[in-house]
Amino acid sequence: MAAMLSLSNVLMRFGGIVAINDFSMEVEAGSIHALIGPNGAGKSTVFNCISRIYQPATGKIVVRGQDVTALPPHAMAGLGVARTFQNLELFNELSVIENVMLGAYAHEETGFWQRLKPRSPATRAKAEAILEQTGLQDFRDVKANSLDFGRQKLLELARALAGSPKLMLLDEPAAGLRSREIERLDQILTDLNQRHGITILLVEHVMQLVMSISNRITVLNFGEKIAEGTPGEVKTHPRVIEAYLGAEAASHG
Ligand SMILES: Nc1ncnc2c1ncn2[C@@H]1O[C@H](COP(=O)(O)OP(=O)(O)OP(=O)(O)O)[C@@H](O)[C@H]1O
Repeated sequence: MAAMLSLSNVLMRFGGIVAINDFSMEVEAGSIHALIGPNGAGKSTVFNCISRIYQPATGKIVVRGQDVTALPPHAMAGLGVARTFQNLELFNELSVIENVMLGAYAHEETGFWQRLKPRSPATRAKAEAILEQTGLQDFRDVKANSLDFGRQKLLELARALAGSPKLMLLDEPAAGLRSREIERLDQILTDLNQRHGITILLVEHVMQLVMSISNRITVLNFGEKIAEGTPGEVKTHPRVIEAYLGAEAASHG
């Protein structure tokens, strides 16, 4: 299968800190791929390089066959790449469906006044379909800030879907969710992948979700790739076990 995304020999420094070092990975089109690793391993830095927020010192990033290494962040939506963030970035006072529709307008890069125009029936119909996909249809007219946290996370996902992405970069979609909410998220992501053909790259600490949905997992530690493979392969990899046990020992002082 073709690569949806590939990073080759990417190096990113912050002053004297090498955040990611000679990092390469490939995300196959149509797959769910997880990027995991202990705190500070470099996962967010990888996401920020892909989204073009950070400019790596060396290396190459290719999306759907196109070298994006020199492109600005706003060019990524046009290439079919959408991203969610660890911290929710919703319009709290607007309704759920307005938030999703604004996601579509953000993608189209329309001006401010354009965004205030009444929504076209096509935009509304698309937003309704996304609310169905994410299980938010019964909350369409509720203000974003009156949703519970789990549904606010789903709304963030729904907004990213409004740009009709081919590749979604999800930054800790399960953080702060309860077990039942994680199961629901698992079903939604599996459905987006299998029925709608969306390739997903996620950074996630919740192993219940990572092990259940990923076709492939890449493991980072101290900015370097230490393992890659199927969930079964990664779970039993000695360097992964060592990295996680080491991190746990450090956090217990
Ligand atoms: N903007 C920045 N300025 C300076 N150092 C940074 C910056 N962003 C990241 N770093 C450093 O780069 C390294 C990798 O950080 P990064 O946030 O990518 O890790 P992470 O794996 O996403 O961690 P977490 O799981 O805690 O979110 C860390 O040492 C971090 O302190």
